[in-house]
Amino acid sequence: MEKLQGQGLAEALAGLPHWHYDAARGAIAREFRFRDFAEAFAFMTQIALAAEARNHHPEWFNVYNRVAITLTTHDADGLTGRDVELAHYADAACARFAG
Ligand SMILES: C[C@H](O)[C@H](O)[C@H]1CNC2=NC(N)=NC(=O)C2=N1
Repeated sequence: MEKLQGQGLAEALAGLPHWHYDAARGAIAREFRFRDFAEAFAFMTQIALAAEARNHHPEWFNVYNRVAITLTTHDADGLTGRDVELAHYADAACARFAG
């Protein structure tokens, strides 16, 4: 899959306002906060299943109710549509907990 660059990259990032772009890595990152650990882990379980189904996996960190996710495509050494799609999936999954 091709790396996102130029206008395509700008449009992808515009659709992900909660995510921060790391130009050095060609990665996007977002921190999610939940009511408690159980909700955070339930969210992680959903993301894990989505990642496995896509064969596209996050770099992530969890402490209690916080989950920090970084997405980049290692095979492309940068950001691709796979990262963008999984980021949108994570945003939607988080919104389901917001209630
Ligand atoms: C061998 C396996 O298909 C590859 O390593 C897949 C797995 N998951 C992946 N996840 C991410 N984020 N980037 C990849 O390039 C990638 N490649």
